[in-house]
Amino acid sequence: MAEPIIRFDNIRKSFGTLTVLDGLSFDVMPGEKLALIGPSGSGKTTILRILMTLENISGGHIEVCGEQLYHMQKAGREVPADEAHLHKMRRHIGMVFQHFNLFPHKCVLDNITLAPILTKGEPRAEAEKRGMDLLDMVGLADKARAMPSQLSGGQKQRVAIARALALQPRIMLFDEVTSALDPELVEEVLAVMKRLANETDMTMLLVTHEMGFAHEFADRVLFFDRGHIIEQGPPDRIFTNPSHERTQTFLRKIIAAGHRV
Ligand SMILES: Nc1ncnc2c1ncn2[C@@H]1O[C@H](COP(=O)(O)OP(=O)(O)OP(=O)(O)O)[C@@H](O)[C@H]1O
Repeated sequence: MAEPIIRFDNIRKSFGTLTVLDGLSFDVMPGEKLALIGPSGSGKTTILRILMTLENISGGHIEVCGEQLYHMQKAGREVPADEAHLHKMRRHIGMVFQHFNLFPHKCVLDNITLAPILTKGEPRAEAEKRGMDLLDMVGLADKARAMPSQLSGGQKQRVAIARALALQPRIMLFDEVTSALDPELVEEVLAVMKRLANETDMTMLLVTHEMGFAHEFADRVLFFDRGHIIEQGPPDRIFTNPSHERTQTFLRKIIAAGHRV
């Protein structure tokens, strides 16, 4: 039996007096495609940001790729991770955000190759070759020398996905990647993510309000409310036959608002 690639063990997270996660535990297996769904404010984004070390934790342990994320061993004792350890661990994970945050003064290909060249010391030719392969994969090979301002929102988000993939992470995190896009541009971004999900063995965690997409994309859906996993299971069961009353209410509201699940 394979070991989990991500393990949340009794994670607590507070912002001042607000406790967002209060003893959260769950595992993710290598290659799994997980959708995190739930009402606004239930802690989904916080979970991804904690994994990306953009937020610290208030308690508990997280294991990523067999190593502690926020702790390390020193002289046989467990101590908080230092910056060098966090830096090493971050390489396992890529993240795509709601806002693409491309470098406006760099062309598309330079946006993709900058991190591999600067943070991993990759030769430019190698980084550019993989950058072009990634642009091909997201359907933007003809935009390599375009500037971000010349792209649509959907194209920018596809570049952001290629940029995150350029560091060859084992885990990809997607946080509401289509919610800042005009509706007609959503599908092209979802198609790229679907392709990644189908054609790679990468572990992927998706936070989304697009239930129809979560249904198609995920192997397992986790329904959160107020920082707790209320229920989890295969998308067919969660979306068509949820067992918990809070999940039922949540999905009823989504359907009543005219969205598909
Ligand atoms: N930096 C912060 N400082 C203070 N409170 C925060 C911070 N980040 C998040 N929170 C609070 O933590 C709670 C959980 O937020 P989070 O963004 O993780 O929820 P979410 O489930 O992703 O919501 P949404 O679906 O609206 O994105 C919310 O009450 C939010 O206001």
